[in-house]
Amino acid sequence: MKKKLAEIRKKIDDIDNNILKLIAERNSLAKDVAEIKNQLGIPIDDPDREKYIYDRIRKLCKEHNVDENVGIKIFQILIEHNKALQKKYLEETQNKNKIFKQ
Ligand SMILES: O=C(O)C(=O)C[C@]1(C(=O)O)C=C[C@@H](O)C=C1
Repeated sequence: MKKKLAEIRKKIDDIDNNILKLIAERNSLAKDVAEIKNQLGIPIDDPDREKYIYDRIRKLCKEHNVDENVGIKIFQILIEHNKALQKKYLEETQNKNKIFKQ
């Protein structure tokens, strides 16, 4: 029984590694998106895109038998974090430019 529990926990740890890698990969795209939006002069927040993502997540949750509320909560955290990273990146680059122009 204990051996079986250890095996299952190993599987969970491996899955957690993969989830973390994917979160890091998603986060790493924040700079590129922020850069493009800055050059296009469009806001970081895009409610239409967020609606599209949440609708898609709801559909995927149904397909994979995942509780919709859980799926939405996870993606709310990821999207809010992505927006925070974009804002931080733009603030930092704008501060660097200010120093550079002095
Ligand atoms: O797709 C974009 O425009 C993004 O900036 C990425 C993202 C996301 O994290 O998925 C973040 C903020 C926007 O409001 C919408 C989506």
